[in-house]
Amino acid sequence: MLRGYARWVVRASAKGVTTDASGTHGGSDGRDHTAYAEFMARHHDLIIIGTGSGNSLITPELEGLDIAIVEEGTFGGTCLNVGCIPTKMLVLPADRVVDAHEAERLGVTIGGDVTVDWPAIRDRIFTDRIDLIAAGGEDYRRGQNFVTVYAVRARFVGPRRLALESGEAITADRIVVAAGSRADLLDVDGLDQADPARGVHTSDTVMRMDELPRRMAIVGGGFVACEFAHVFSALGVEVTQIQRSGALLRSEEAEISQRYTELAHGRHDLRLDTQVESATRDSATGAWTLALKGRDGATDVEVDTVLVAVGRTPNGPRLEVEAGGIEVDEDRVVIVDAQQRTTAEGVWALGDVANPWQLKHVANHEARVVAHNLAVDTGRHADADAKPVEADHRYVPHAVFGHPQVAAFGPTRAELDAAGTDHVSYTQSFGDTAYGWALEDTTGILTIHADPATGLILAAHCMGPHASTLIQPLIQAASFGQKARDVARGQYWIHPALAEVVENALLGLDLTD
Ligand SMILES: Cc1cc2nc3c(=O)[nH]c(=O)nc-3n(C[C@H](O)[C@H](O)[C@H](O)COP(=O)(O)OP(=O)(O)OC[C@H]3O[C@@H](n4cnc5c(N)ncnc54)[C@H](O)[C@@H]3O)c2cc1C
Ligand SMILES: NC(=O)c1ccc[n+]([C@@H]2O[C@H](COP(=O)([O-])OP(=O)(O)OC[C@H]3O[C@@H](n4cnc5c(N)ncnc54)[C@H](O)[C@@H]3O)[C@@H](O)[C@H]2O)c1
Repeated sequence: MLRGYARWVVRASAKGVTTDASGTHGGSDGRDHTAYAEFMARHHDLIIIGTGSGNSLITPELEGLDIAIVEEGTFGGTCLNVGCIPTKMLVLPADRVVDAHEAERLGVTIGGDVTVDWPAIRDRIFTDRIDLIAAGGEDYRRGQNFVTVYAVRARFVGPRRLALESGEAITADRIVVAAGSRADLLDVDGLDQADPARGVHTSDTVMRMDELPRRMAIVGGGFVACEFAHVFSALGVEVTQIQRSGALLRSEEAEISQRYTELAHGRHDLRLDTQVESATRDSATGAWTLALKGRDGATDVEVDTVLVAVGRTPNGPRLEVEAGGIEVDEDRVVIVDAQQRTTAEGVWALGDVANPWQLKHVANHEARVVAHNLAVDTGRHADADAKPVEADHRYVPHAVFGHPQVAAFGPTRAELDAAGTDHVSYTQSFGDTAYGWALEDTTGILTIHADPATGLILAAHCMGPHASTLIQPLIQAASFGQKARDVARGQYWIHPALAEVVENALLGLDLTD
């Protein structure tokens, strides 16, 4: 009854008060209708907050529900617009530059200097591909008569009740929070907010720079910082990477973190155990002087551009989820159960806002779980007996597309030791396999940890060419409970392919079973 009334009020008010997705607000009579609109909420069957992984929730089974999608930024979210996809499209040309420089080692001389056309690279990524996909995705949703797109920021003001920045209010029977995370900045004057016009970037803006700077400081030593340090140093920028702790990619297997750090030292200026104390901009030249404090005492570095890449914060608190009865943990991650249900009735959450991994394949998996569970909950699942499903976070892998690539899943040796987990380990060098000879590889390694009694694979940690692909059969083996020996000897391994690194590592494990 209330629902019908709310819908009627909105239809009636639509003539005078904005109720669509345009982001404008206020009535045609010039009065502020915010309070009125907040009281007279438009009701939907389902509201999805965030169009990254949230957009994929609208499966055919949910079509026909009255669905609202709320998005304050660019349609398609982080991965498409400013994350996985454009970064990897940038890594490829960077890899090509490194390959060209390393070709000489293989007896190939590529004539002349290797040159880089930054606008061409950037426009191939964004103008020719990403921006078209984002716009097409939004048009598609706007064209579906059962979907309402609100292109504004939302915040919770009560259980399953949102206030929109436009002044409107919306409510729903069910809500999915898929609001992602955002880049952290530094607690240093000048670097406490992104300011691309003055050369201060996060990953959100750095890929769209007008031109490549001559000198760039990259603050951080995690995934984002390492991938961009590879990209920009390969493309010819003088990179200074400033890392607070003593190694890059510190959460990786210790040997990989250490090797990666040594290799990075050889490629660009790397300052470890170092913090930015202050940042000063010369208004005449636009150059930044960063005062650093670290291992080498106090030093200054002068750069044209600063990229801050020191982690990402989930967007739950900014969405004021607690007003909707949705609890967050001490890391500000929305608390969900195995079915991705939050602590509020009728509210699910997924992706960066609700898990500690902040990875797209995890968000995608959770979106599939939520889509299924919504279909069951709304009675729309094709199988009337279908039950809710749970997310599987047992073997979450990741890859860092730096140079070389790093890929891993499962605990490190130190974590296994700390937990007292019985394990055997074997490390296979790429260089000791036939394809490793072809690659003239001297740094690639794959370490596998396995349970000696059961022969099951516990973890794998890899650094080297194609690490992100190479590790996949091990993720598969762990996920399906296949034993190391069976995987090694129960199938052919193409000779002399790089996958023999995996075969040899499996055979090297000292297993009782
Ligand atoms: C530079 C970079 C590279 C990456 N590379 C990889 C990679 O190679 N592989 C990988 O697996 N992962 C990668 N990631 C991580 C990956 O992009 C994220 O894990 C993934 O995109 C998260 O998806 P999501 O759906 O949870 O959130 P998002 O895609 O961020 O979607 C959330 C959406 O919600 C919107 N929103 C937030 N708050 C509100 C609000 N209050 N009102 C309305 N709308 C709101 C946001 O505008 C956003 O569009 C990378 C991330 C970055 C930054
Ligand atoms: N290939 C991928 O899958 C990929 C790529 C990019 C990002 N991501 C996701 O995005 C998330 C965020 O990435 P990120 O690299 O920003 O965060 P991160 O948490 O991986 O790394 C943050 C880094 O910044 C350093 N740091 C923190 N404060 C600092 C300071 N004041 N000065 C100097 N260094 C400081 C930390 O020591 C750490 O090395 C990742 O956790 C990842 O899940 C994934």
